[in-house]
Amino acid sequence: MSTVLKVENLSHRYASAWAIRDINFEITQSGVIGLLGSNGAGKSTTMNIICGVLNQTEGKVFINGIDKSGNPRLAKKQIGFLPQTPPLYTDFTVNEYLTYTAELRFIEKNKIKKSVADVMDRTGISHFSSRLIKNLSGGYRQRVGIAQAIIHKPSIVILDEPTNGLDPNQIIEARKLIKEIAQDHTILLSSHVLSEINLLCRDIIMIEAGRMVFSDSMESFNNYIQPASLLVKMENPPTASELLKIPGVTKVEFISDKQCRIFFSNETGISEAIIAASMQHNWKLQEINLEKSVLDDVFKQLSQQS
Ligand SMILES: Nc1ncnc2c1ncn2[C@@H]1O[C@H](COP(=O)(O)OP(=O)(O)OP(=O)(O)O)[C@@H](O)[C@H]1O
Repeated sequence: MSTVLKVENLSHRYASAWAIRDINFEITQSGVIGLLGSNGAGKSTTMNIICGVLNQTEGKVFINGIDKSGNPRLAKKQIGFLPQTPPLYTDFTVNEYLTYTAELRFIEKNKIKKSVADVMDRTGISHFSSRLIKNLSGGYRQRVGIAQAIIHKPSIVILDEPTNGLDPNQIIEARKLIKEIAQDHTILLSSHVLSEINLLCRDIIMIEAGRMVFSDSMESFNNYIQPASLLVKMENPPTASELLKIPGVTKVEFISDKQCRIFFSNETGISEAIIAASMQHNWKLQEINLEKSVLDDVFKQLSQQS
C-alpha cells in the first residue's frame, strides 16, 4: 500500500525551546488517524509543519512521496488543512468564501462553480450558500472550515482539534461529517480528548512533551491501557483493612459509605476473589466495575517507557 504521509525525525524549536523532537510516523491507509496529546504536547506544531504553515527546524515530511521542503507547492496541493482556528472571512457569504478558497487552491476557473457546489453538498451547507459566515452557528462555521479543507480533493486532510468549542449536538454532527469524509480521504485529526480519538480513529499516534510515545492501532492502545482499579458498591461493606486481606489488593479508597475503589497488582482473578469474599462475609455486593487508567496516567506510563 502506498504511503500518504511520512514524517521523518521531525523536530521544531521555537526560540530556544524544542516544541517537538524526533517525531516519526507513516500513514498508509485511508480512514481517520488520531494525533493525541495533552495541551502543549506539540500537536499543532506537528500539523502546522505537515501543512507547510511552519518550516521545521529538522527532519522531513513527505506527502504521497513528495518532499514538502523540496517541492512545497506540489506537496501542499495534496493536503487539506483545518487549523485550530478556522481561517474564515466572516464578512463573506459561504459561497463567496469557498469560491475564494477554490481560487487559492488553483482549481481551474471553469470548474470552480461545480467544486463549490459539490463541497457545499458534501458538507451539508448548500442551504446556507448565501448566508454571511458571521451569521452561522459554530457547528456550521466548522462545516465551512472543513469544506475549504477538502474543496481541492486532497489525499490527506489535517484537522486540528475539529470538535473543540462545539456544543454536544454540534460535536455529534461534526463527528458524523468527519466519518463520511474519511470514506474518500485520509484524515489526521488531533485532540487532547482520548474518548474523541477512540470514537473516530482507526489508528492513534500519541505525543507527549514533544515526543512520540505511541503509534499503533486504536485496538492495541485500548489493550495497552490496563485496568488499574475496580469500583465496587456493597450494601454492607467491610472495613478497608478487611478488603486489603484479599490477595492482590494493594489499596482501598472509600468514596462513600457503600462505594469504594479497590486497587490491585494483578487483574487475573481479582474480581472473582472479591465476589467470593463478599459471599462468604455477606458484604452484599451490588456493583463491581473495572476502571481503565485515566489519560494522565497513560501519558505518564507511555512517556516513561519511550
Ligand atoms: N509560536 C510559538 N512560539 C513559542 N513557543 C510556542 C509557539 N507555539 C507553540 N509553542 C510552544 O510549543 C509547545 C507545543 O505547542 P503546540 O501548540 O504545538 O501544542 P498542542 O499540543 O497543539 O497544544 P494545544 O492543544 O494547547 O494547542 C508548547 O510548549 C507551546 O507553548
